[in-house]
Amino acid sequence: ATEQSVTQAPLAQPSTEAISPYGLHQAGIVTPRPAHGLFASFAVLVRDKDEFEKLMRRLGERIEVLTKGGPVPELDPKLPPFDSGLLGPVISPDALTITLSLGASFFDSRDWLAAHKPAKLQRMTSFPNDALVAEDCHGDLGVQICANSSDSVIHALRDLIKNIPDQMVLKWKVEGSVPVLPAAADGKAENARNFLGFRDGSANPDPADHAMMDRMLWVSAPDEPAWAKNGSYQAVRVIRNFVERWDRTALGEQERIFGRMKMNGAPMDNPHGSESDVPDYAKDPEGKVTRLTAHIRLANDRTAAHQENLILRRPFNYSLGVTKSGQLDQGLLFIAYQADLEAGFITVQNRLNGEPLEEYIKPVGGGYFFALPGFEAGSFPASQLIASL
Ligand SMILES: C=CC1=C(C)c2cc3[nH]c(cc4nc(cc5[nH]c(cc1n2)c(C)c5CCC(=O)O)C(CCC(=O)O)=C4C)c(C)c3C=C
Ligand SMILES: [Fe+2]
Repeated sequence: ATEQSVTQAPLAQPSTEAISPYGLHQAGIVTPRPAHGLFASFAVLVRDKDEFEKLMRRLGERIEVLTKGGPVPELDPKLPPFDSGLLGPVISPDALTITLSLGASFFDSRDWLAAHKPAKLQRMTSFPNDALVAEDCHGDLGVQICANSSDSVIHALRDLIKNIPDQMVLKWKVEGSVPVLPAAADGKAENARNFLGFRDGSANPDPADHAMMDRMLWVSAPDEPAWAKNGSYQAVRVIRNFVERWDRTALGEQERIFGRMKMNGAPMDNPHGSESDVPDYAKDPEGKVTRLTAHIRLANDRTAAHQENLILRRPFNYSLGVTKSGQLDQGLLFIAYQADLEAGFITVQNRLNGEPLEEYIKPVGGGYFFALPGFEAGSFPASQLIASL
């Protein structure tokens, strides 16, 4: 056999798939979740309406350039290069999306903005099982970046930091990934697994159901400022998983904790079914098959009342280093979108407080943000808010 040289090794080609950043809603919320995702939180320097507009125009411009892709401009070698070069001379779009959101602090610390804050936007407070690390929480501006490769995600983050250094200061960030699985034999997409080994996303509301999205995802309530229409509340939680402890827990107990079978993701009342099956809790009022404290039953008991609390989850698995006590530092970068933060994430999390899963998870960071409405070509993000000032 002839020896293969390194140059002959197959190269991963960044994909040419481009997702338009324009529209009624921002990309990166209902657009399919690609393999890589990052959430970065920034403090911003914005002292008046003009500075706010300047920041948003610059962000919009970079989002347009990065999501479209194309050749990188060449500059005089005596100057720092225009681009980091991470993706080579030509940027491939790679299904990149960049989703901008504003935190409560952005409004609260500026008296000219305070009256324009979305009605339900608030600073995240600690839940009973939380051990929030102050440096990894909150922020003025949230930037969710998703793409097919981690190189494209990091390239986009580095581009924003390089091009807008005077108005944005990075506070914290978490990077994650999820395997993207091919559709199964029956054509149904299978959901990827989280770091506890369970399929995650099975019961997510269907983004193709526009009536459902208008009800549970996009802001349009009469008590919300007019500019916020078509935006969405974003709950971000960095949730550590105690994976060593989990891996020593009996399979049956793991399944009872979630209320689903580990291998196929099916609800426990139909163990040989599929992850898309709907559990019938009415037949099991005492929780003999699916515990009353099972994660999925607490989160959504499938009664009409709980349909008021639906959220759209878009999580990524994250893996950092090793903790001081020698454990893997892994977990879930949980990101959820909803039309009403209180009816959505906060209500569901309050129902989950005290659940048996808590023995294996520890929320350590995150924050609440408001994902801006979409923008069109020729306009820029937050233009609706800026016009109303
Ligand atoms: C407050 C909201 C939620 C947090 C925080 C949360 C954390 C969390 N979840 C898993 C794993 C799974 N969650 C699953 C379902 C599920 N989770 C929530 C909400 C939160 N989860 C909801 C609303 C649902 C859907 C319930 C339903 O409608 O039936 C599942 C089952 C598969 C699925 O539907 O996705 C798993 C598995 C982890 C590991 C975790 C924190 C680390
Ligand atoms: Fe969950």
